[in-house]
Amino acid sequence: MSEFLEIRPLTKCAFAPFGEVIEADPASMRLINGGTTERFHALAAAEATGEDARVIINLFRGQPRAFPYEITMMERHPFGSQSFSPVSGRSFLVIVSEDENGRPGMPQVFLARGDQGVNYRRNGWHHPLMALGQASDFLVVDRDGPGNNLEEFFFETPYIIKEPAP
Ligand SMILES: NC(=O)N[C@@H](O)C(=O)O
Ligand code: NI
Repeated sequence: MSEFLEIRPLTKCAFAPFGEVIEADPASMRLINGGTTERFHALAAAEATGEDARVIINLFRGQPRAFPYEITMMERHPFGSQSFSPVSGRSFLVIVSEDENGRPGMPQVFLARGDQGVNYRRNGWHHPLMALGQASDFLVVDRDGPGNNLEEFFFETPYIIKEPAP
């Protein structure tokens, strides 16, 4: 029997076990450029490990997911972090799990606002990009280089998410 998962608002505190929230946090703000620019400094750090690894910047155009949605799998990237920052200004879903002896635990679902991004720390279980409503672009910073940087796990029984409230 599939289990329905609740959707919680994305906050720095709730997401802390999984990585960082990329948002205009006043605590990180420095005025630069003669006071004309607010720099929200070092919100997250990209990680790329392994010989000849490099951090790359990508654009992902995600198609919207249909609901109710079955979470059948999770993935992780053993050699690097991966961040998603919306450039279309739309909300999206962030789905992560704690690691339980090499497999993902029960997924936790967060609704990110259109002005929030996330940085999944290296080797953290997450679901592939979950755009909402219409095709949405995301700036993605992650790792390129030799080796297989993708590990997938498929659940015996999928979890289900209902349509997020607008
Ligand atoms: N495969 C890929 O580049 N994207 C996934 O890692 C994802 O998290 O969306
Ligand atoms: Ni990924």
